[in-house]
Amino acid sequence: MTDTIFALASAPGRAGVAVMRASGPGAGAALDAVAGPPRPEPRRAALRELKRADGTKIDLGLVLWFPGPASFTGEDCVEFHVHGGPAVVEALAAALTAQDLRPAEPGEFTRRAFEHGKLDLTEAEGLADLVDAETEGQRAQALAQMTGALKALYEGWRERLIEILAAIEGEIDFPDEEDVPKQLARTAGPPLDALIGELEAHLADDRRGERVRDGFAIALIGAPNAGKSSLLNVLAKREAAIVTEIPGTTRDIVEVRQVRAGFPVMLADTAGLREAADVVEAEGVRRALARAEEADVRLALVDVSRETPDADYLARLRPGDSLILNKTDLADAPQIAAPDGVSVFPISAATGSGIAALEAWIDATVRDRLSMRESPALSRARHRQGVERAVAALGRARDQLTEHPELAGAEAHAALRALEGLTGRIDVEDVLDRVFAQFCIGK
Ligand SMILES: Nc1nc2c(ncn2[C@@H]2O[C@H](COP(=O)(O)OP(=O)(O)OP(=O)(O)O)[C@@H](O)[C@H]2O)c(=O)[nH]1
Ligand SMILES: [K+]
Ligand SMILES: [Mg+2]
Repeated sequence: MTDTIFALASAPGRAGVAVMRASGPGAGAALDAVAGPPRPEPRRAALRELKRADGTKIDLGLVLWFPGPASFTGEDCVEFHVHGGPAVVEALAAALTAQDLRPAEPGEFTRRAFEHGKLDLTEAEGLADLVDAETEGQRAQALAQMTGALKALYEGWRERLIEILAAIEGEIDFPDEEDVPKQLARTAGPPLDALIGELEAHLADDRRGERVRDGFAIALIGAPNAGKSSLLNVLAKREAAIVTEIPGTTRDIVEVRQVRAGFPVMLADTAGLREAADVVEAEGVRRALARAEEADVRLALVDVSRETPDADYLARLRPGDSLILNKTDLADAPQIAAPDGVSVFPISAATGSGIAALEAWIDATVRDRLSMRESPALSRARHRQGVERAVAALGRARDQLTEHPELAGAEAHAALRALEGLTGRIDVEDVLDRVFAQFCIGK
């Protein structure tokens, strides 16, 4: 028989109210034992004295009864809303343990909901992301995913693939007079091409959804003393990095996490780029270049009182990056023909001149790159891998379609399995373990 589990659903510590939740076949009996009969109407709050088995009082609180299957987990569920002090919560937990309930594992409530078909795997992930959401953009993306946006997309693909498979297998099993290759090229070819196109478009989204979850990466790069750390501090509005007049001050990467335009952003200050004087600096330069390479946007700084950016330097920049002409309080900014798509900002990190325009550009860039589109974004590496596997198999199916329809059928089946793994339709135990282990306890 399934265990009955309980956990604190609200955050631990002192609070006005704490919510303890229980789920499983023994939830109703535990409610009766702690709150006394009669059991309240389903889904209606009732004020009760909560007591231990020996009759001593724990607290006065609200109780709710959610009989399965119309509950979050699909099982019988109970909620106790008690005064939010640690001693109350502990006494209630002890009383539930005495009723043979056990503490829940992280994500166990949601896992039970998944196992009872209340939500698919992408919706469960959306729920975890919603609980973790710290910015407006994360909240909106998580809510869309929790309410089935990705599920609808993946399920729609799955249904179309099943039709394609039926066409292929029908042709293999019951070839009619007309020759099989011609028939298949007509029936399965175009929908297969269309499906491949949509999966590819979903993958080619510039990792938008993953960035909304994990943060948009901006790297500050430039020669020693260009003013990278000074600019980082201005953007961070605090002394996050050490600033001195000695070239080569910054060696490690200094990261600052911020919210911009409702999205998480990771600003990285890096070591000045030059022929390194020692192994420590050399490692700093190596890290700076690696970070610049993997960042979503690079801000390249130049000290206009000392240098004019050369072609070699500008060649590091990609469309969408920016070139920042710093220390305009000391010298006039030179006229520069920036590469295509690279914005130029004359600033002074010392006086603050030009900073507002630069910040407006950063915010607009983040908003442009991460805002929600009509079609939902894949939000995790797990989704990317699944869609990549599916699209690769579909490509092979397309290649074999007319010459070897049996092989095409096998590849289409492999693609189907990949899509079904995304929504958790076919359960892969270790995938489920990994997904639900990321949840907090009580969810
Ligand atoms: N006048 C003036 N000085 C600046 C400006 N920005 C930075 N500085 C000065 O330039 C020197 C170097 O600044 P940093 O911010 O440490 O430069 P950095 O690029 O981080 O240098 P490294 O970490 O050594 O690569 C410091 O003395 C700053 O005070 C500016 O806009 N105007
Ligand atoms: K410096
Ligand atoms: Mg520095």
